[in-house]
Amino acid sequence: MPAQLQLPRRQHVKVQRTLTLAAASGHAPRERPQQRRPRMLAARSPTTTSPTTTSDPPSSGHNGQRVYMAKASDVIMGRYTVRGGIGFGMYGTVVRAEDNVTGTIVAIKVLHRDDDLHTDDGGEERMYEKILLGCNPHVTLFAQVFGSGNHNGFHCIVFELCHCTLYDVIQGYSGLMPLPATHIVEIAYQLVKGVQYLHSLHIVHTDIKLDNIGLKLQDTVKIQWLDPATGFLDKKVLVTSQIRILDLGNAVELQGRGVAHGRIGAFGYRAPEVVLGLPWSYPVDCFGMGCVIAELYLGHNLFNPDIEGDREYLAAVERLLGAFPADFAREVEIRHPGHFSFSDKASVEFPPLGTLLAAADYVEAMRRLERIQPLAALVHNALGFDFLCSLLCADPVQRATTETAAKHKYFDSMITVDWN
Ligand SMILES: Nc1ncnc2c1ncn2[C@@H]1O[C@H](COP(=O)(O)OP(=O)(O)OP(=O)(O)O)[C@@H](O)[C@H]1O
Repeated sequence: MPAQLQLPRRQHVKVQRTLTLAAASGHAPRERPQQRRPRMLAARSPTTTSPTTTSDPPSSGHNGQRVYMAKASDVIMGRYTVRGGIGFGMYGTVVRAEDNVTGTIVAIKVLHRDDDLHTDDGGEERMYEKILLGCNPHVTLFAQVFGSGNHNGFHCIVFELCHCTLYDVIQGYSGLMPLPATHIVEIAYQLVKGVQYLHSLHIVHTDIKLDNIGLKLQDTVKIQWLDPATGFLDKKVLVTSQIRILDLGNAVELQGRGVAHGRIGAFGYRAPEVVLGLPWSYPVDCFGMGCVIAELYLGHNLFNPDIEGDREYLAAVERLLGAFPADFAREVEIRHPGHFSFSDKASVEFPPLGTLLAAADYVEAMRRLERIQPLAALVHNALGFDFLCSLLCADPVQRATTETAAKHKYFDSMITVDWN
């Protein structure tokens, strides 16, 4: 009997996505319950081609048949031989497989067979088709879709393989941290240009996070890196910082007034307007990009994953990024009173009025908040800091758009070479 594959697991990232679309169409995320998402195990080796075995597959549990149980040497869609596990998400199991026709190694996302999650199989491929039809060179910033089909009743999408994601890099995979500043700028630029292209097609990704940004190649070179404390050290750096934006499964096409309502995004990347229950639009992706790029500088989550609840998250945003713009806070108060108090500036009401400060939950929460350093104290790169502040602006109207972000002076440091 074929061995079940060990898939990397993620823990503790809260995913909460429910969506009711006002003026949105296209492939809308399905309602799904709030739950903590499993986080990836210790760094995996993307070069491993022989599957490992485990007695505890990630897809087991109460609904074994609804989730694809990855098996060594399983042949998917009669063509792709499974060679290893890659990831496990809310919507699918991702495996590494060999194309028996071309010999290429690909990533296959096998969607969970869950009526509550998947009312629209094929949506991710349709989004990718739209991107292709846009006939823009930035299409290469998205993982290519080679095809799709059915395997034992599971809908499968065959993707170009990325060797790891930015999440793996931050977790210490291959000892690539700290990333050289030039690579962070290059990654940031590609991300902004990719999302700018999506927005030009009226598509909002809605789930920009480290896990959804792949690195095309994992090839590294060794350089001598100057550590001011200890002198020159051997350090591995990527040969190329080419990225691929992954997971268009939650992308939303906006129409009409260009706004949507509802819960989208992963905890720690979710824009304040979503948390506040306001209508949202393209700027949610810009906030997500700000979080991702900040994390590349910091080498860890921008927001403590232990933060509980929306109000604490808003208080964390305030502590990290500064006071919410007063006009924005006043508008929020008109629609949803009780979030902010006003003295010389707007402040998030945390704990909410009437709560006992001594309540154990709040004591813990206040401790967590006190430990948060302002972003200004964390990112020591003046242009980078200014760029991040423009993306992480709490007010979506004031937040940098992809157009303005792409023109920021932060990117002037990229060397443009005239190859002619
Ligand atoms: N083309 C790819 N190459 C390499 N790894 C990939 C690829 N596509 C996805 N992955 C990995 O598999 C994980 C799960 O994939 P994906 O995010 O598409 O699934 P999901 O079920 O939609 O997840 P989520 O819960 O984030 O919505 C990703 O976070 C990434 O680590």
